[in-house]
Amino acid sequence: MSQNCEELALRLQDVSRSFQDTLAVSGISLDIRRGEVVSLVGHSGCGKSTLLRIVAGVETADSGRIFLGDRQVNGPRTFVEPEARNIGFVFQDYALFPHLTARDNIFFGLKRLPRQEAEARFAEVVERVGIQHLIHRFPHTLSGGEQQRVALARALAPRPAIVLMDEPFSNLDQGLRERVRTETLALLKSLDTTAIMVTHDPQEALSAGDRVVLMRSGRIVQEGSAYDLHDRPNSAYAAEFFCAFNKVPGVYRDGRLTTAIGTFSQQLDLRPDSAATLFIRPQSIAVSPDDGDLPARVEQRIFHGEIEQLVLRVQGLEAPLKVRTMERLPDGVSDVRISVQPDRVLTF
Ligand SMILES: Nc1ncnc2c1ncn2[C@@H]1O[C@H](COP(=O)(O)OP(=O)(O)OP(=O)(O)O)[C@@H](O)[C@H]1O
Repeated sequence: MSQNCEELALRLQDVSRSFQDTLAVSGISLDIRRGEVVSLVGHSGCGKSTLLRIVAGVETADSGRIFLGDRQVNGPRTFVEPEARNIGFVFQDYALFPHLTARDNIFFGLKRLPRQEAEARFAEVVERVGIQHLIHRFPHTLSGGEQQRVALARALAPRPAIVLMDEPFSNLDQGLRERVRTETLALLKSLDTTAIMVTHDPQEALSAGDRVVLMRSGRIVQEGSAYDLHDRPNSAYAAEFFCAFNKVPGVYRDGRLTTAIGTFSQQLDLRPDSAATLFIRPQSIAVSPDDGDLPARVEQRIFHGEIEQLVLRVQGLEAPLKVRTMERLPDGVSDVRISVQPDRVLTF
């Protein structure tokens, strides 16, 4: 492999896997650098778990090659068993052995090491994950967040080349989930661990990791930083995965898209008079009782505290516009004015 590959923890080359008629993973190529944390995101059934299982070696690929560091673990006539891949796994249900204490769960992955070294690794990981007080407890006596930390400690203790996490926070309730996620990511970063985290939650994917990989029907739709995927989606699918856009139909000609709510400068590779759709984020529409480009009628208001969600009717538009605003509108107001920020719209 080339020099540049020395920096790679994982390389997938054209990996595919079918189940009967379902192409679960289709020609996936992906490089992950050492120390990088990647969120693999997509709707249910898009192939995330299958890809993770192929990397772990508990599922086989039909074709393609996989390298862990510079070692090929999957390819024509090559298959390295899961135990020999040096991979850590954190499952959605944590998969702790119920008859073993937290301590013995963590020691399970250290069995092959000499006693003294195993003890030292155990002490180190327990301290880093902050679970000294839990080590003699059995899994059923631990809260979800505590079980998650024990599972993470078990996965990290053997110092794996890469940690694979399949929906690791989805069993935790909202508040706890955010805290455990932030702590886990900080820990992975401080240990310079390479990790892939699978999630179906768009917000979680954006807030976790160095890179986001969006999958659909077994393929990668787009990969890049969270800002790339959210702010510069490469397709309507990617845009809508991360934001509930308002979609306004329009007609394109000479660098301008004309819609019922105005004309917007857009450079599109389309023939004159082609139909195109303007994508507007709910937070990119300014609302005011008396100041703005267009009149709108308030159909619904849902107050969320910091922001208010509005549903507005605008003449000429079939679908109402959804707006998220921090503006405090007077009680009972039914007629407002709106302005769309032209530099914040997307077109597909
Ligand atoms: N062992 C199997 N036998 C048959 N079909 C399978 C098998 N495993 C996965 N599939 C199919 O492959 C596709 C991808 O499944 P996969 O579990 O990888 O998706 P996913 O993105 O992880 O979904 P989820 O978020 O629901 O876990 C789905 O259509 C699924 O039904």
